[in-house]
Amino acid sequence: MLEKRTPIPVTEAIDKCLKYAKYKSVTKKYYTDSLGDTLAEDIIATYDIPMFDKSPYDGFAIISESSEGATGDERKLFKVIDHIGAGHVSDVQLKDNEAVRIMTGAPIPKGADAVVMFEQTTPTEDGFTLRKTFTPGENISKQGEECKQGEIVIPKGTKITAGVIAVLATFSYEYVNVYQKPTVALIATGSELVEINEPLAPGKIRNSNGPMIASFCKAMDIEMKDYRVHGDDFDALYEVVRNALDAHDIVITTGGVSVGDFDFMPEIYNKLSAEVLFNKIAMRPGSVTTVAVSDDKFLFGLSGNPSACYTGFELYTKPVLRKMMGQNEVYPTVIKATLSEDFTKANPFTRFIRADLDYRNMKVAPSGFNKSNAVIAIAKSNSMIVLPGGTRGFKQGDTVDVLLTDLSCQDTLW
Ligand SMILES: Nc1nc2c(c(=O)[nH]1)N[C@H]1C(S)=C(S)[C@@H](COP(=O)(O)OP(=O)(O)OC[C@H]3O[C@@H](n4cnc5c(N)ncnc54)[C@H](O)[C@@H]3O)O[C@H]1N2
Ligand code: MOO
Ligand SMILES: [Mg+2]
Repeated sequence: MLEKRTPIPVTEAIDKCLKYAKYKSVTKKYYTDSLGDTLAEDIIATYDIPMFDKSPYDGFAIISESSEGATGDERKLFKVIDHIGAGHVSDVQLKDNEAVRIMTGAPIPKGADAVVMFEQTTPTEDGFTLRKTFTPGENISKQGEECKQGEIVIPKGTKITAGVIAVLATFSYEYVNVYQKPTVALIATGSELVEINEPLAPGKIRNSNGPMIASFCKAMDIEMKDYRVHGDDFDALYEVVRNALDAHDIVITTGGVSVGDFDFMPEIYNKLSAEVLFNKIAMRPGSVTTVAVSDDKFLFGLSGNPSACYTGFELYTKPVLRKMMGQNEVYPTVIKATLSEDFTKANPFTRFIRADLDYRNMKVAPSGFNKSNAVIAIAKSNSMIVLPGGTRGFKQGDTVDVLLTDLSCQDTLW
């Protein structure tokens, strides 16, 4: 008898996965080697920034009171008594109508409380004149105005980007605690599959899911073992999956999760005594995407159909990978955009359509032939249109949800 599967909503399926996703252990890395990792500690300001009151301009430091009443007709005269660039400290104590010639980044001399830009002055023999009143604090970057010593400036769980590296350098985090990334095993299942350089005999097709998922792992800098293609032989496939599960945190398979005579994954989960979190989701494509857990390990049974495989990876595998590597932001980003062509098909389940989002005009359209078995539309997409289940007849001009994806792997370059 055919097993009856009960579909669950997409959001419930994502949350079921995330509930089981555990952080990996923490390791220390040299800060420039941590690009793309996730912070396992809060980054704390080790001093105020700026560290001292400083000049944001090339100009003159003055006592603001000395400029009081200055106008175009009644210019105030200042005498320059010292000259400093960034990295140097003036030891003069300013008096009325005195100024220090000061460059951007240099500390404000004692007594001064304003900075006049060169452009606001007219030179004289030993100084300059100016034509407006300056207020106390004008043109001064105050100590601690960006952050104060002891403040958490970047919280734990943040992905380390070039900007975060700049902050690590600023506060001398030469070695930083990051989460270890999970390791992945990748198995493409199906007796029809041949690799890129093998002959395409009748009935055979190329394995495209394997290289696609491998590329995601590569972009994420995740240690991945590619077990390549395995035919539909239960015992052999069971052995490969079992060994892969012993050696890795996550086993990703593609194909063999539906109800076909050679779809062996359900029976393999059973024999492994893995807990199946779900095997049917109210979505298209990828409704048969199956996720199982065994101890702290995950088995992602992605569908064989390329668009379904891709959608399953984006919706379930990516958030789990993000959580396991300690990231705070794990859910996909969904925005609104305007549909630029009609989409009249019925959507019994939530439908995900590989799509081309025009960011400039916030218009979106399917990125080509969009059935579950399509491969080209994946390559041409930068997003997925999300149409709710139980609807039909979306028209050009309708506002729709759009899930942002990133096949260029900029986002996933962790
Ligand atoms: N009676 C039913 N039949 C099917 C159902 C169903 O509910 N009842 N679900 C359909 C849906 S939806 C999908 S999606 C597929 C899922 O199939 P599987 O995950 O079991 O995958 P396979 O049967 O192994 O392959 C499906 C399809 O994809 C091609 N494929 C497989 N691996 C790759 C690969 N690595 N690269 C490229 N293409 C691949 C394979 O040749 C098949 O054409 O089941 C429906 N059937
Ligand atoms: O749900 Mo399947 O993945 O559409 O073809
Ligand atoms: Mg099948």
